Amino acid sequence: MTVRIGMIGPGGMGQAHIDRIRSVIAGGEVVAISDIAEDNVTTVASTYGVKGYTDSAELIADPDVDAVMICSFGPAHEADVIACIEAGKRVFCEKPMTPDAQGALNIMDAEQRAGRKLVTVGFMRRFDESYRQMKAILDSGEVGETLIVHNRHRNPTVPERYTWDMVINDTGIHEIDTMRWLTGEEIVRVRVDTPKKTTKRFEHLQDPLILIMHTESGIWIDDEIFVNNQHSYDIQCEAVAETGTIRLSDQHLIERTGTVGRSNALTMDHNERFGGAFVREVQEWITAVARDEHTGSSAWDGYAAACVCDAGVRALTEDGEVAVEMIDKPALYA
Ligand SMILES: NC(=O)C1=CN([C@@H]2O[C@H](COP(=O)(O)OP(=O)(O)OC[C@H]3O[C@@H](n4cnc5c(N)ncnc54)[C@H](O)[C@@H]3O)[C@@H](O)[C@H]2O)C=CC1
Ligand SMILES: O=C1[C@@H](O)[C@H](O)[C@@H](O)[C@H](O)[C@H]1O
Repeated sequence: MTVRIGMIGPGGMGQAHIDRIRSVIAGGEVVAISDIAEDNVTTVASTYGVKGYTDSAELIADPDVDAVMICSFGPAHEADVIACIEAGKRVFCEKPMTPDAQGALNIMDAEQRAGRKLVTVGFMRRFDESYRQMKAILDSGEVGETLIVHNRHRNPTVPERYTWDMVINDTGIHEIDTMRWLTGEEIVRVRVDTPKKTTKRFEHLQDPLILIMHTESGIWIDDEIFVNNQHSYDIQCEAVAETGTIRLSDQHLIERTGTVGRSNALTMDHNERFGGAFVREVQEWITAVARDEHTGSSAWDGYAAACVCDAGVRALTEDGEVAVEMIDKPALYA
């Protein structure tokens, strides 16, 4: 069976997913797109030869659409995810599922009414080979308990429409989810430290910032988030355990040595750095949809990350630590 996919919000991320589905992923076909930007509907629909809608409700209701991918802005996700659940269609939603916890609670309520998990959240780092190797060693117990994890999340630049809270709920959310997955623990309290700001970009951003997180058992996690570093997409992670330290290696494939020294290319964006992970996550989702099964991060994972984001956004405007508030896990997600 070929899964017929409707894509909502085919901008940068959405079109990269369409290209993957058309070139290297098996079992799926994008048959329709919708976007609030009419010019984008015209361009993307004609580029890929698919149906185009300006209203996502029409795309979700289209009988030729078996499942939906949502790649619009974070704040627009909630309404469309709930509409997919109510239509009984499986939905892959790019991160953040919702930028705040209330929106995520509304999605979980809709899923519980439907009585089954239909939502997969695009936390793609869980599919990255280097993070997976790191997790396998930590899980094996051979280096003892994890004590500290250091993260660095650096982007060359972000656009002006990137709002002040997105440093936490659009960028830092990657480490928030990855740390929950890597440690197998919830994050219970956070703090934000604010270094000197870069002059190279927008006044409305606290850039860089350091998000400090504590897990249930006391693992201490730091995350330097610097979204206008002017040079590269630079993702680093180092876990310090009782008898060993594991670090993602640099992400270049080769090093070149010559008369000017030793050098390597830098990755410049998420598609370059996490291309393999994106392919694995979307392939796994399409394969599961064809079997009418759920796979990947659930709405609970989207909710748990949003709760940490809410605390992080508060910590950005207040001094001191903020406790993460979460409901007990509903039975559907046990
Ligand atoms: N996993 C990752 O590393 C990445 C994930 N993302 C996520 O993907 C999503 C999209 O990001 P980008 O592609 O970078 O943004 P973008 O701005 O390139 O594309 C977003 C598209 O959604 C459309 N849109 C906005 N609101 C809409 C609505 N209510 N209904 C239909 N269309 C709507 C816009 O017109 C635009 O075409 C975001 O949730 C973002 O956080 C983005 C980049 C990397
Ligand atoms: O998800 C992503 C973007 O939405 C976000 O804005 C960037 O900061 C991240 O590096 C990228 O991976």
